[in-house]
Amino acid sequence: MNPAALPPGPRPLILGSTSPYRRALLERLGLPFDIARPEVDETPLPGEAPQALAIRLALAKAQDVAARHPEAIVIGSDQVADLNGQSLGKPHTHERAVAQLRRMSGQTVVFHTAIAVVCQASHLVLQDLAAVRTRFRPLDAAEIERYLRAEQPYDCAGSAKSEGLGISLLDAIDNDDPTALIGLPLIRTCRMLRAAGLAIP
Ligand SMILES: C[n+]1cn([C@@H]2O[C@H](COP(=O)(O)OP(=O)(O)OP(=O)(O)O)[C@@H](O)[C@H]2O)c2nc(N)[nH]c(=O)c21
Repeated sequence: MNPAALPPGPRPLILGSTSPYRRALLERLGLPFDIARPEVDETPLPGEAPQALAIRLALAKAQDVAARHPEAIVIGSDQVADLNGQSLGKPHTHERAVAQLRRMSGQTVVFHTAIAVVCQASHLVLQDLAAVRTRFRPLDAAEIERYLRAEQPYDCAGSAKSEGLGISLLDAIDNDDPTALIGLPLIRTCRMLRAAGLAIP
């Protein structure tokens, strides 16, 4: 069936993400949704700024999943930590997490979380970005080691879980969308899903 010929009504919602944290955040809205894995190369382009990288990848993730589910409303998101213009992603290993936190110690780090909402059948492409400015305390090697051993945030951009023990690494958070730092800005997500035709609440 041509997806454009679907009868009007609520379209299926898909979160195009493997992140368990994004999934848990979206579940807060109480909407039924499915999960699909985006197949996107997350390597930055030469000279690409952190914010531009997050915006590009969020859209690429949503479009990749939307190409396989043209009738659905698809959410894609990407987060990149910005340390003085340098992009920090997920460390994946203890050693890389130590290196990230050493560099972030005493610094201002801006977490850019981009979101894209795409529906091919409705010719809909919406994009937004939440920037969360954080200040990390000066951290010594023993603190970094204790924190990482306790929380193991190796799948988190910037090597910290702000809703957990990671909050103890921070001096300040400046934020207009409180869940953005965890991985999905829900105020913006609600706004975009309403624009896509979903009823929330
Ligand atoms: C700062 N921070 C970042 N993350 C996670 O770090 C990851 C950023 O990485 P990503 O934006 O590339 O997404 P990921 O590859 O995990 O999933 P994708 O959608 O399939 O591409 C996301 O999973 C965020 O949820 C965080 N997760 C938690 N729980 N708490 C945090 O404070 C936090």
